[in-house]
Amino acid sequence: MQPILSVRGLGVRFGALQAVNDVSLDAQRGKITAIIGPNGAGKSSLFNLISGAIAPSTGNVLFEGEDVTGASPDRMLRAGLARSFQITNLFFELPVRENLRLAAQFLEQGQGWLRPVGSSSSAGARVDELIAQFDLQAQADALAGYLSHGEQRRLEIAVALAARPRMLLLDEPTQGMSHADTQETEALIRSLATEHGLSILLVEHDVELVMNLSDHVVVMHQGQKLAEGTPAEVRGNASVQAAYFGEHK
Ligand SMILES: Nc1ncnc2c1ncn2[C@@H]1O[C@H](COP(=O)(O)OP(=O)(O)OP(=O)(O)O)[C@@H](O)[C@H]1O
Repeated sequence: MQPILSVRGLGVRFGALQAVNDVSLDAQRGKITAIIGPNGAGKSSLFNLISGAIAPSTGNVLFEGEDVTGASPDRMLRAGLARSFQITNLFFELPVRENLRLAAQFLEQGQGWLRPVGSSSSAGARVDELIAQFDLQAQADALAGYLSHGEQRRLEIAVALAARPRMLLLDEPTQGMSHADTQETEALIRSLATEHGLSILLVEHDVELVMNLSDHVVVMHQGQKLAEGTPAEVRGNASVQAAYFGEHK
């Protein structure tokens, strides 16, 4: 099957440091692909290259065959690729509902943000759908800034999905979460792929979470792709154990 996302020969250099070196990987449609690796392996840099936050020195990123290397968040979203950073897409001084409405109106408006809030009924329907799907009914009229950390992370994912992307890039979706919130987020991410057919690429520190959740795991080490495969294949790989599990367990 044709991958939904293909990364080819991606690399970036920060001064003398080759933070990401000639990395290629594919993410399959409707599957969960995870990038893991020890501290400093280049995971965040690779994620930033894929999501367009930093421009690569080499290589390219193809989404459904379209070259989106270094594209702006707007262009990526219009192509069907959304990204969720760590609570950076929220307006803390606006209610949950308005955060979702602004995001849902994105595709309907020429330039995104200029139409008055509340002027689109299809965006309103999408907002109601997201509030139910993400279990935010009780918080719908609260200011986003007053939500708990776990609720903010959930809202952040809902905001990323408001424009109905086909793929979601997630940067450490459970960072800073309690055990209970982590488990809820794990179930949520799984259901987005299995029930809603969303393709997901995530960077995550929590190895157990990745092993439980992912269909395909890419292991980074010293800026390069060290191994990839199913969670079981990666777990059984001797060089992965030496480079990664050896350092952490
Ligand atoms: N903007 C930057 N300028 C200079 N060096 C950078 C920059 N971003 C990252 N680096 C360096 O690149 C290397 C890879 O960092 P990166 O954050 O991508 O790794 P990581 O695997 O995400 O690490 P961690 O798990 O600790 O977050 C590190 O040595 C880091 O110090």
